[in-house]
Amino acid sequence: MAKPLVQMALDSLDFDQTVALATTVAPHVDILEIGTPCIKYNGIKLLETLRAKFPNNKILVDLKTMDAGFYEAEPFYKAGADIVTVLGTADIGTIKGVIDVANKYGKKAQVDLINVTDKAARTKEVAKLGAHIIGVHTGLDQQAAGQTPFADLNLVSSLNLGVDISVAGGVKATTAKQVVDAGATIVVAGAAIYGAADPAAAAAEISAAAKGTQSSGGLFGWLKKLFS
Ligand SMILES: O=C([C@H](O)CO)[C@H](O)[C@H](O)COP(=O)(O)O
Repeated sequence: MAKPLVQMALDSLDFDQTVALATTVAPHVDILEIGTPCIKYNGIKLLETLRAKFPNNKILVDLKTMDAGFYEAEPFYKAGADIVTVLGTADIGTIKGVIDVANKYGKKAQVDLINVTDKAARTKEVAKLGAHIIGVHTGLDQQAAGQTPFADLNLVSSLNLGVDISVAGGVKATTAKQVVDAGATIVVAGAAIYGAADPAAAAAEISAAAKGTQSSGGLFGWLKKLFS
């Protein structure tokens, strides 16, 4: 089985801070995600900048599209996005639009299950439509209310639909392996990386945990072990 991919969610609003954080973290992750607040605030120029600076990382633009799927997503695929997200609560025509435009550019569409009531039914429906990735997602506001993505992950994973499953919602080094064991093929971490004292070390630690590779964690890991 292929190793899972690790994705870092860039959720700052500040353009330069986002580029600086991406520079620090890019060597340790597979996918750079431009988070929803970040892309809304900074626009497509940020995608163009990251695309030019990070040719070896995939880039996900978290548009969370709710209408006009093809029309809204197309410029982002054109500008180099590898994955664009569409809301699972959107009209099926909107979801199909993003899948169609992803296919037009040889890229991927991710359907985000945030706030979808019948997650099993919608997952089956969009998988049949050709969705490339299902996003199991406990949003920041839901996390603040104490929710986690694990039950939803088990549900989606148990459907065995053969599509990639991305998991986001407070994932950290201590839970990265748990989400992979439960069926995630893409592990997303935002706050656990950008909120760490050493984001590069935190990203490396999460990657090692998700992929099951050995990592001393460098100086950060050594200090952590010493004081734990
Ligand atoms: O998608 C996200 C959120 O809805 C804001 O757009 C976050 O990027 C995602 O939840 C990952 O961040 P963490 O939950 O902090 O790991």
